[in-house]
Amino acid sequence: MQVFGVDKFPRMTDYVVPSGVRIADADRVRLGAHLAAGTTVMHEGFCNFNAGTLGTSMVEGRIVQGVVVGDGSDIGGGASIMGTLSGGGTERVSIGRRCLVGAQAGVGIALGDDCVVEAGLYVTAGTKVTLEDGSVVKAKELSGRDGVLFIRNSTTGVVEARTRKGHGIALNDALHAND
Ligand SMILES: CC(C)(COP(=O)(O)OP(=O)(O)OC[C@H]1O[C@@H](n2cnc3c(N)ncnc32)[C@H](O)[C@@H]1OP(=O)(O)O)[C@@H](O)C(=O)NCCC(=O)NCCSC(=O)CCC(=O)O
Repeated sequence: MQVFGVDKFPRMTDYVVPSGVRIADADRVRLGAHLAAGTTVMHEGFCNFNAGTLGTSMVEGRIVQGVVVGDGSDIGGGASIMGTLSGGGTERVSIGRRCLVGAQAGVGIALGDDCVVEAGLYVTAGTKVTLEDGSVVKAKELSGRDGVLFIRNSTTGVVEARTRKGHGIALNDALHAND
């Protein structure tokens, strides 16, 4: 006998496989997740119940309970999205359209459309962020703002929010042809 898990939620794929979706490791998606057509969840990706994607997405990081990821966004390898179920977090996190959460990055605020979080940078709600005019705000004050690049300046260590022009990232069409 093999026991694959002892949990309150079974794997989603034991009950439903949405069309147009690729899931590399079925254990990583719990029943109650919503994966829109065009979503690919790679081995390191994860999607909890009451969470998911609204369109084409590459998911190599973790989409936690309560988080919605907009069309065209890429959750990079090992990326973390902060939840509110445990740990005391109260900030509602969502990811807009055409965003990139870099590999090993983390997000504790809502991202608007066309945002990028640099690989390895964890933007928590309270992270002090320096804007282009030199002012400093808590990251949660930028919640939902479109077209922001969050980056840790590697020469100063300061977390900066820089304005990004135009549309954000483009996903690889070949990777998302899941039908
Ligand atoms: C922050 C960005 C977006 C920046 O990239 P860009 O292409 O826009 O800019 P760039 O050309 O690299 O850099 C423009 C200029 O800024 C400088 N520059 C770049 N980053 C800097 C930093 N942190 N501090 C100070 N300067 C910096 C560059 O040297 C360059 O300088 P000059 O102008 O002087 O030349 C990137 O570094 C990044 O983090 N991308 C995330 C990619 C990612 O993680 N994808 C997920 C794939 S998932 C995956 O791969 C799986 C991995 C896994 O499973 O673990």
